[in-house]
Amino acid sequence: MLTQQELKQQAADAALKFVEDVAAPDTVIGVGTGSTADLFIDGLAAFKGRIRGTVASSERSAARLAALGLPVFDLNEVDFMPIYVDGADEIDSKLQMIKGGGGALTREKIVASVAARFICIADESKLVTELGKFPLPLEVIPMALASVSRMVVRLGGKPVLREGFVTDNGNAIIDIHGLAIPRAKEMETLLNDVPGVVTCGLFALQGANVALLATQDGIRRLDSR
Ligand SMILES: O=C[C@H](O)[C@H](O)[C@H](O)COP(=O)(O)O
Repeated sequence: MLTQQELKQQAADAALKFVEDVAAPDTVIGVGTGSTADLFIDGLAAFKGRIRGTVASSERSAARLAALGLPVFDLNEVDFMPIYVDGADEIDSKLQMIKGGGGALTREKIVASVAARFICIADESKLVTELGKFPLPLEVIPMALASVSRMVVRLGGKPVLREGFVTDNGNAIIDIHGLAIPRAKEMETLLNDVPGVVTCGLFALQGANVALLATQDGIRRLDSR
């Protein structure tokens, strides 16, 4: 029986095969954030010298990449990335996701938007039939915490401030508990339109292109249709 850590490692290793396919002196790889992304970063070290470098979705990932000697570029210096590799807190069969458990959702969404393909790596426990059991993170500008919280209550969710947490962009995180999300794209648009919300952790309008889900029997690959 493989542990969750071993499953995450298996998913990270599977994503490295995608790096192998695109590795070239001018290739820049988009890199996500979280415990699964950390394992991917560690494996990416083997590509040092074979790729131009990386763009990171958080200060935490940037520091890990730099410590391994991998060049980390500012996104403004990069206009194309063949792949962005990141984990998820939940993913459904349409490859729509909830992300932001680590608070990096905004930068993740930005970096992913520049990449040609989003490769999601996770263990199979992240696969759900309907998104919403995992509390949905919102990155919120601090002056709007009360007004955004009232809006969340009107939508039927319970807003919980992530105490003491500050995002890489200097903002706060509100986690929405108990929100049913039958239509993720509509919910993403609605929440992103609330004044003071920088972005919500739904990645539905632009979901993953490929999911590499580690199971006890090997990698289960899902492709977007
Ligand atoms: O902000 C964090 C990210 O969205 C992560 O990708 C997500 O929380 C999954 O992290 P992990 O791989 O640690 O489960």
